[in-house]
Amino acid sequence: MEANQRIARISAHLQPPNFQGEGNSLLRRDYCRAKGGAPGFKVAILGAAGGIGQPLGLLMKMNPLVSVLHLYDVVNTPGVTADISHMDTGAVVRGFLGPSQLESALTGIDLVIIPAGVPRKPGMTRDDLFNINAGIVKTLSEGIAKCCPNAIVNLISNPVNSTVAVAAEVFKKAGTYDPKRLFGVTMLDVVRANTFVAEVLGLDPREVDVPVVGGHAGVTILPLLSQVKPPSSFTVEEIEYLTTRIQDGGTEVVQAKGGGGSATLSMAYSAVKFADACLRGLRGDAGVVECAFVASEVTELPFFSTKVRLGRTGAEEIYQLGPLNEYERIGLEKAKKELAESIQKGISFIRK
Ligand SMILES: NC(=O)c1ccc[n+]([C@@H]2O[C@H](COP(=O)([O-])OP(=O)(O)OC[C@H]3O[C@@H](n4cnc5c(N)ncnc54)[C@H](O)[C@@H]3O)[C@@H](O)[C@H]2O)c1
Ligand SMILES: O=C(O)C[C@H](O)C(=O)O
Repeated sequence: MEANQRIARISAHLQPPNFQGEGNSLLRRDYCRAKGGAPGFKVAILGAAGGIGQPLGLLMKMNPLVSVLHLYDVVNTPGVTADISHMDTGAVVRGFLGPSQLESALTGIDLVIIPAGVPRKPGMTRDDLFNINAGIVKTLSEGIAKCCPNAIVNLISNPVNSTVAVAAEVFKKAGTYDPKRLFGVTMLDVVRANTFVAEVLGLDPREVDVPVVGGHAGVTILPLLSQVKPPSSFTVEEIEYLTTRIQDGGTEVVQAKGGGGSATLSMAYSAVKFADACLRGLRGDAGVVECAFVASEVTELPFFSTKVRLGRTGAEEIYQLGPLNEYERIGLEKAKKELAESIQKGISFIRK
């Protein structure tokens, strides 16, 4: 081989081989014998180059239930894809950049995880993100309705209490809405609750299970401390401290990051915990139960977060709230009042 041919071949290698963008002269099949990854599910992350998206991509690449991982964003996916694709785990990684590649990113996908959108800065509420993020979620949901209408959707973009309604309305308009397949991810509230309650009780957080119901913002986040497992009792002061800390967990991180965004690492961990539960449900595992913000008849509201049993068709059973104490009943009324407005805001955004 001529020296210049060898150099051309080596420099071609320097381009990201798994990237689906224009100008990619190197295709995997030119150099690789592999036909693909292990059997498993096809997962897409929309917003994959962001603060949550990157560690989420890393962790999903490590998940043995994933055979194909699509990384979509409007910026920086070539680099993120090249980087993650070098991990020697089973999933095959492909990158997609910009709106022209959204449909390719979504075609054939079983589970879509959406952390696309702007995060809070100190002094902002999640609702302050609505104007930008509702538009992003609308566009991405239209893509899902067109390209993978049967996919399970895990929606992370804030304000979750409104963006889930936005996605549901887009799917209804497209005639593809399946309420069992759309989930607002509230897992981070459960993860925080388990951690903070374990600290108070002096237990390993992995042994603690705290149901957190309602929604994902301030007073709509309602930890049910009377239902903690293992059964535990708390003083009035402990209940006040824990409820406030769990409800303000997001703000605690936003303030600590001082303008550098909101929770990303604990969120990626939580997103993977929930996505893995969805995939185990899809696989047919029995007894997969997690809290999520779903279409629900548990209260008079159209969406509400409670424990949900995940199965082959998504949310197969939605659990009732169980017995609440007086403190939780008062909290529930406050949560429902704010949730009703947030949900309506999402519905009106599409029906306007
Ligand atoms: N549900 C939860 O518990 C929870 C927890 C933490 C953060 N969040 C929310 O998740 C979102 C993302 O947070 P982050 O810290 O990763 O933000 P980030 O700014 O670091 O990343 C967001 C990514 O979304 C991308 N993006 C923007 N518009 C897009 C579009 N139209 N299509 C695809 N990608 C697009 C950006 O390019 C960026 O890479 C925020 O709305 C945040 O409030 C939710
Ligand atoms: O607080 C935020 O804005 C991000 C997220 O919803 C969180 O709970 O950490």
